Amino acid sequence: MVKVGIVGANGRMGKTLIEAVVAAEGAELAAAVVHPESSLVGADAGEIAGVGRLGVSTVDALSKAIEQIDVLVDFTSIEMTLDNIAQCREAGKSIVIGTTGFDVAQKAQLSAAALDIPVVFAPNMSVGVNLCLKLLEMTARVVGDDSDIEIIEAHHRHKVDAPSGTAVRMGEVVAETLGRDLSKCAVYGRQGQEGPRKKDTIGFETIRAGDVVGDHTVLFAADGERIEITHKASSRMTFAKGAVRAATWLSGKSAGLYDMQDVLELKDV
Ligand SMILES: NC(=O)C1=CN([C@@H]2O[C@H](COP(=O)(O)OP(=O)(O)OC[C@H]3O[C@@H](n4cnc5c(N)ncnc54)[C@H](OP(=O)(O)O)[C@@H]3O)[C@@H](O)[C@H]2O)C=CC1
Ligand SMILES: O=C(O)C1=N[C@H](C(=O)O)C[C@H](O)C1
Repeated sequence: MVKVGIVGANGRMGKTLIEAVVAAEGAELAAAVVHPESSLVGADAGEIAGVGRLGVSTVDALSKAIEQIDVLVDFTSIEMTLDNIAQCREAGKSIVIGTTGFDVAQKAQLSAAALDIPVVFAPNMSVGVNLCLKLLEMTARVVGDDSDIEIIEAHHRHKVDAPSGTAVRMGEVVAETLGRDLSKCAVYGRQGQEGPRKKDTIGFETIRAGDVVGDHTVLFAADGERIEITHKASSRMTFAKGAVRAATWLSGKSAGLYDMQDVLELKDV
């Protein structure tokens, strides 16, 4: 049994992750951490997640529970994740990171920690999105240079980062396949007298509304035809199941930076 710790246990993903760990074979909830100012410090993790009493009381700091776990699952915030990965590195624990919005320097911190501990880091843990990344690679190779490429994403009103980590990863996959540098060819939103579309750009459009779990479309628009590759998540459980799968997959792995393409064995497909 892999002993899983969950940080941000009262968050949207934290609660779903508790539910997913309880349902998983080969994993058990060993610790749950909430914000130190939360009124839920000391509460039963199962009751927070609505799955009944589990006998795991939440603690207010990872340092109080880290020795009890094999792997930490972290869907929190940039600041919290960077702090948590440093603690996992120190304690020699594995970590699955779902948090999004890191800049280049912050991603370098994650890579540095992965020199010492096994890390799965992916902006989207669903099987469907990771399959779409493969479809995008193939589509970009065949029609990418003849198409205008636009990435449109929609998420719930609470999301703090934009574009979504998934949209950025989709852009990176397309750009890498076409030999372009995303930092130079990305265009984020458009307004006013922008003039005609510039060739070889990759556009990003962001929608924040209601309770949308997560929709992504990549549009390849050529003269005479359009291809749209769309993924729509209708439940956070799809991300949580992927994260728990990653947590058990990490068992016995050596230090390194892995992603969901590794976990799902999609790298060579
Ligand atoms: N990779 C993937 O498949 C997916 C990734 N995500 C990403 O996961 C992250 C979390 O999303 P979501 O669950 O919706 O967000 P929530 O805001 O619902 O949850 C975040 C949790 O982290 C806690 N937290 C954040 N910062 C701190 C801190 N400094 N100290 C202590 N606790 C902290 C929050 O505690 P409190 O609220 O008490 O402050 C909360 O419990 C986002 O980056 C999102 O983009 C989301 C879904 C899928
Ligand atoms: O914040 C969210 O909710 C989600 N975030 C991830 C992202 O930024 O790509 C993944 C998913 O779409 C939900």
